[in-house]
Amino acid sequence: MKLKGEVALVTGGGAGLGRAIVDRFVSEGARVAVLDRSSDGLSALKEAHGDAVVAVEGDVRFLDSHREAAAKCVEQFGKLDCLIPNAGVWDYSTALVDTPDEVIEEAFDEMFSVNVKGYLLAAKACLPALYDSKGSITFTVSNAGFYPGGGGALYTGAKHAVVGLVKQLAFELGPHIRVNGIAPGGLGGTDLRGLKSLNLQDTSISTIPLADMLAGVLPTGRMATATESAGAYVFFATRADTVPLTGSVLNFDGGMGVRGLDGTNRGALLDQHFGQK
Ligand SMILES: NC(=O)c1ccc[n+]([C@@H]2O[C@H](COP(=O)([O-])OP(=O)(O)OC[C@H]3O[C@@H](n4cnc5c(N)ncnc54)[C@H](O)[C@@H]3O)[C@@H](O)[C@H]2O)c1
Repeated sequence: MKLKGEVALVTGGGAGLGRAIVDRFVSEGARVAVLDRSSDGLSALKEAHGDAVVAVEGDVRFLDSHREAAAKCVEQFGKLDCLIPNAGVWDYSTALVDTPDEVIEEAFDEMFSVNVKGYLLAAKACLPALYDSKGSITFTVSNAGFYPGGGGALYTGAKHAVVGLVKQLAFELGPHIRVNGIAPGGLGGTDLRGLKSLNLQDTSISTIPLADMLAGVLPTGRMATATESAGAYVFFATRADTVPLTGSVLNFDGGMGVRGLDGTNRGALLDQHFGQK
């Protein structure tokens, strides 16, 4: 058990990657508070984990939701060691030219209020508890925090802004609080939704053949699942092994940044040389 006695707070822990992080943290001995807007997602969590989880229903766009989550976490578990701002929405790679004039201002505000403001407010509300515990923050970024094409301009812009938050807050909060990010690539087993302002709120990423799209271009040969991506968060939450770790973002995306010009999996050459034994 790598996180015995540790306490985390995860936003968006009711589904997808956030849920996988909660499941893994609990199995590693942590207790976890979760802020999510989905009452169904929170009920499922309570059913699975009982008293190891505190569920807070709220919207990450509002400071009061984060204050309530931080307060309930400390009230129930006595402290907060690790904050994981993670709740997010996608723009389904909507191109700028396809974004209607009538909704672009609202779409920008919606994207940045969930994916950026929701992260900043989480950090703000948790500062006192994280200061007390000498804790850490691990933001969920995305391949879109580094490369184009993982979203449209709204999502890519927002995820690049999160990389800025990691750097600025690591600078501002040290030596008391360590601040880092993890940038997953496309993930299996999530339900990422679109912007309401683009009428994509009921569209789920699970309807897109992401695994097929990524299999031919990733050096790892396949997309990872949310469950397979949770271990990086465990490592970032450990204390003994992360003493020098702050201000960094881990590319945890199957090698998207080293896939080359034609996207071909060059490891096939190894099969030719060494595969027939
Ligand atoms: N799914 C992917 O392929 C992928 C890839 C890279 C990065 N990410 C990032 O991972 C994070 C989690 O995404 P996911 O795919 O697990 O999505 P998901 O939709 O499966 O889970 C997100 C959770 O956040 C909650 N949520 C959304 N908006 C909220 C709000 N305003 N207030 C409170 N809760 C809210 C939802 O109810 C849901 O439970 C996001 O930041 C996303 O950008 C996802």
